[in-house]
Formats: sequence, C-alpha cells, structure tokens
Amino acid sequence: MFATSAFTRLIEKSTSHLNLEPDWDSTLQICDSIRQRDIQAKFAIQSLKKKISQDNPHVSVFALGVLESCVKNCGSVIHEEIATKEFMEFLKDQAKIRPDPVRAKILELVQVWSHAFRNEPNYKVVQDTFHLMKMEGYTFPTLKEADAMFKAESAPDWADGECCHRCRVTFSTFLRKHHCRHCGNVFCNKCSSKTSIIPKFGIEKEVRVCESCYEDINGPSNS
Ligand SMILES: O=P(O)(O)O[C@@H]1[C@H](O)[C@H](OP(=O)(O)O)[C@@H](O)[C@H](O)[C@H]1O
Ligand SMILES: [Zn+2]
Ligand SMILES: [Zn+2]
Repeated sequence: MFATSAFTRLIEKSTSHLNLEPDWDSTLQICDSIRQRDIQAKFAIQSLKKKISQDNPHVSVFALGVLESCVKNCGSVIHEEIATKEFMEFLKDQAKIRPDPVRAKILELVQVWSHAFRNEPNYKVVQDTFHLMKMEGYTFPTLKEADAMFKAESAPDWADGECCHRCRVTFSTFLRKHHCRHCGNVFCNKCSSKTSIIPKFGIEKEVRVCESCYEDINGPSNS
C-alpha cells in the first residue's frame, strides 16, 4: 500500500522550485496512486492546494501542472473534488491575487475544464466560474487543439479480480496480479507484459498495458 508519506514526498518532488521542467515521473506516480485508491482524492487536492497557494510562483505553477495531469488521468474521483464551489472559489481568489504565470495557468485550466465538462451537469460550477471570470474581464488564452480533445476522458477505474481477465489463470503469492492502464482490467504478468504511452489519457510515459490494449493503441504488433 502506498503510504501518505510516500505520496507527500512525491508532491514535494513534483512541485519543487528547484525543478527546471515538469517532473513527469513523479506526476504519473501521483496519478497512479490516486487511481489505485492508495491515496484519497480529497487528500491529494488538499496537498496540491497548499502548494498552489505558496508564494513561490514556480511551486504554484508546478502544482497546477500536477493538478492538470490528475484531472486528465484520474477520472471522476478527482473531477468531483475540483468541480466544487469551494475549489472553484479558491482558484478564482488565487487568479485575483497572483500575477502571471500563476494567473495565466489558472485561466488556462478553468477554460479547459469548462470545455471538457460542458456536457456534465454535475460539474456545472466549473462553467459558471469560467463565464463569471470572463465577465470580470479576465482574458483567456485560445483553447489549444489538444486541450479541446480532452473530453474529461480518463483511464477507467481499475477492476479487481482473482484471475487473469485474458487467460483466466488464478492469482497467487507467486502469480501476482497487474493492471492494464488503458482498460483497467486485471491480468497476469504474461498477458500484460507490454508497455505503451496512452496519449488520449495524457499519459506520456510507457505504462503497463494488456495484449489487446497494446494492439488497440499501437496497431497489430508484427511480433
Ligand atoms: O505486486 P503486488 O504486491 O500484488 O501489487 C500489485 C502491483 O502494485 C500492481 O502494479 P502493476 O500493475 O504496475 O504491476 C497493481 O496493478 C496490483 O493491483 C497490485 O496488487
Ligand atoms: Zn493472463
Ligand atoms: Zn487493457
């Protein structure tokens, strides 16, 4: 199980003002631990809020970047935490008092999420916030094509099971279970030994996928 101390270390590492660029490895480990339910989404958002509100703009922008990846990768558990009056108020307040690049990043995220959740009535507060901020005179950047593609689509929740979803072998102490990051099903190592990036989930790093998902993403392997 993933201890909160390990998670806090990942938050520190991925939002350190010493980073010269986003720490994708730590960011994806953060997403995995939220998706695996090793970490409560509420705790993750609280940790990121603290970093976003830190005075150092580098820390704030890196924290907003980690938040962006969580929203893209962790699905409804995270969406439910950010699409709230409290969190949207928090971002609006930060946008009011913080100069660029912090303000610019917040505007970019509020706009992308408003677009991504445009058909989600439960997350209406995000759109309301976007429209309110537009009326308050904030100028939003043009929505990037890739972001317009982002339809709050994220990896499915991980299924559990006592046998491999593909070959039905039963798991044991010596035959461990594994999850495919694309379909979320549980597999033995033999049926999920391949790795792949998953652009549509914003996963830029090679992660474990099952045989059929590998073909879905990369086309039939010639091997
Ligand atoms: O090895 P274990 O101690 O059984 O733990 C398993 C690994 O963490 C797997 O990670 P992986 O998918 O990256 O292999 C994860 O998918 C399973 O749910 C866990 O049970
Ligand atoms: Zn198998
Ligand atoms: Zn799969």
